[in-house]
Amino acid sequence: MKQRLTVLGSTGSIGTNTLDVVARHPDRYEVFALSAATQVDLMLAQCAQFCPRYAVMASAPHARLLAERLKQNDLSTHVLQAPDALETIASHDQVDAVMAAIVGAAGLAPCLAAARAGKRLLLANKEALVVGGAVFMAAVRQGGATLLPIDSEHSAIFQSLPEDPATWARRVDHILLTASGGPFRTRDPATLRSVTIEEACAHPNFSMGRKITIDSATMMNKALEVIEARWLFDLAPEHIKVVIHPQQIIHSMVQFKDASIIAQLGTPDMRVPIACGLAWPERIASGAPLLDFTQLAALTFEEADARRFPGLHLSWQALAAAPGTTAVLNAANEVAVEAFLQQRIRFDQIHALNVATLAAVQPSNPDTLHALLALDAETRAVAQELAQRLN
Ligand SMILES: NC(=O)C1=CN([C@@H]2O[C@H](COP(=O)(O)OP(=O)(O)OC[C@H]3O[C@@H](n4cnc5c(N)ncnc54)[C@H](OP(=O)(O)O)[C@@H]3O)[C@@H](O)[C@H]2O)C=CC1
Ligand SMILES: CC(=O)[C@@H](O)[C@H](O)COP(=O)(O)O
Ligand SMILES: [Mn+2]
Repeated sequence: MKQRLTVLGSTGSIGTNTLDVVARHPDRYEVFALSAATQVDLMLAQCAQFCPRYAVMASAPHARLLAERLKQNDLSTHVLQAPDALETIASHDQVDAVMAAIVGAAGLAPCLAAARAGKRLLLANKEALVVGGAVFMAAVRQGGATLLPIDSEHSAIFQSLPEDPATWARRVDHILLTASGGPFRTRDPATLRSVTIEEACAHPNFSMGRKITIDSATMMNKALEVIEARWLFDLAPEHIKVVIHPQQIIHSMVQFKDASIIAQLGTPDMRVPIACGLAWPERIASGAPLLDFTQLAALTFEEADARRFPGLHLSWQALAAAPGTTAVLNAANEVAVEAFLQQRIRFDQIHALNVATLAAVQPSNPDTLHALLALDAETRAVAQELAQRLN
């Protein structure tokens, strides 16, 4: 029987890569629902190609426009509106698997809905786990969901770990997340205050959405990934390490107690972890080019420079602080990245704003979705105000 799929964030970088893989396997997958925020034309094209039962848009004007365009094109997809409809399509009885590819904390509620409904949950939306933490993992357990990582580093760790999680604690010493170092790996840190949006958006290996691309440039992406790994693999923070590997051929590694290391390699192409998550434990064609070892000049590694990337260590600090601190860090960073993209703060002020917001908001153990969203909203308000004062 075909797997019926909901793709949350279908018009984004992960969403379009997911549909690229799905289109290669019409015998295995059927699209049940898609969701997007603003890109009506692309959503219309996706509805024409995949004929989903539902398409969810984030706002009423975008939903109205899509409904009109679908009607003009004689397409029968029903249009619904977020936020409630996101939870509906993530937890619907007729859905088997949910690709969570919305960017930011906006994806948390539908992730929890999918988890509670026991779906196969393909998680690209790392912010949802960074915000949700223990609440998210409890929902996965209680709902009996299957949580599969899509983030390339976490997919690599997942593929490198022993099959039985009960054996991880006694066999694994630590994991090593690889990092590209972004576009500023070799730039003089003293010049980071004058970085332009264009420079920050020039990721060396991946074409991704703007938010994660800026996070890669500050290495906040790796900070979020440390927190994501803590929850996905139930690891103590001190057992999660980061190493810069500019070529991004090794996608991450597991260091075992006997000094043996298992790594996952491949061309840097998100269709690989997406295909892995979609088909696991089977393997299906992803469309990614094969790695040609004879064409690789070198695989190099270096330590992350704390002066250039001060944000990286906020992950371990937030994990050691009061529960909810990672949600504060995430909200602060979402506000800071948006403020940089709107040219309201400088690139080097992203870190300054994150630190100032962490100091200003004291979380009190948010243990429900409602409490997490309230903390997220409170932090955003504080961060917005602090951002104004930076200039
Ligand atoms: N891109 C990549 O290669 C990787 C991404 N990830 C993670 O995957 C997630 C998605 O990243 P990426 O695909 O790059 O992001 P994009 O910005 O490319 O896509 C985001 C998607 O979410 C939709 N969206 C944006 N805001 C909202 C909102 N408030 N409510 C509902 N939908 C919304 C967008 O709609 P629209 O475009 O119509 O406005 C789009 O479909 C992120 O969490 C990222 O960290 C992880 C590893 C790699
Ligand atoms: C493809 C992926 O998973 C991204 O998270 C990407 O790896 C960004 O890498 P860096 O943050 O290391 O630049
Ligand atoms: Mn990643």
